[in-house]
Amino acid sequence: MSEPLRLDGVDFAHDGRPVLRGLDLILPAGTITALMGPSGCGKSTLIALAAGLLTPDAGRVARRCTRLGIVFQDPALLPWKTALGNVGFALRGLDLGAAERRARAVAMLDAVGLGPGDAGKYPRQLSGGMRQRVALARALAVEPDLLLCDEPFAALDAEPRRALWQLLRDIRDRTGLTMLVVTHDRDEARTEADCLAVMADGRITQSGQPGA
Ligand SMILES: Nc1ncnc2c1ncn2[C@@H]1O[C@H](COP(=O)(O)OP(=O)(O)OP(=O)(O)O)[C@@H](O)[C@H]1O
Repeated sequence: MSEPLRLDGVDFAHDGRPVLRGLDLILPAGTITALMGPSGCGKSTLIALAAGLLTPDAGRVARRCTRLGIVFQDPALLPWKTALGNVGFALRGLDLGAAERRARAVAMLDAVGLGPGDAGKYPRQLSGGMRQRVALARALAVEPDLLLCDEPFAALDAEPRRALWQLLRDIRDRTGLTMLVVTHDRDEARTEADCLAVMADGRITQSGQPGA
């Protein structure tokens, strides 16, 4: 089975300071991998390399996907657009009519727990957790086959986090979506993900089933 994402021997330095050193990672198709590691170890850097936003100094990043979804640590919403407008904007690259774009955006916002009352609000009118939900809806709306999430639920309480993990797993079951999700919560990684990858010293030091 092909791997939607594979990093082989990746080195990367920020301003001459090595962050990743010979990092290897494989995401098997249709699996959810939780990525853990101490603050500053390079998880966001890995996500940026995996997304093609940074280029490795050495080694290789191979992506085999048709549509890539990314949820950044900061939701990075367009402040002049409503929640609905933000999700709809991400759909403009797809071959969809305006009505279909709108319907898909409404449905995705509803799936992440934002109803009609919230869909019309601007980012400044939403809580941090609601903004993260919009960012997730925006990434999912394009129906990605590879989804990279950098602490997507950091601003949410335990119960909504569980509900959103359930949503991700349902989508994975339905579509075969492959995911890499950065989390600081070991229990969450154990219970929600299929695989766990732990980073330290610029590489993946442990990977496998979370319970193993
Ligand atoms: N744009 C940048 N320019 C210079 N250094 C950077 C840049 N981005 C990150 N770094 C540095 O690279 C290292 C890894 O940062 P990164 O954000 O990838 O870590 P992280 O594991 O995601 O951290 P956290 O869990 O706190 O989000 C840190 O020392 C950070 O200061």
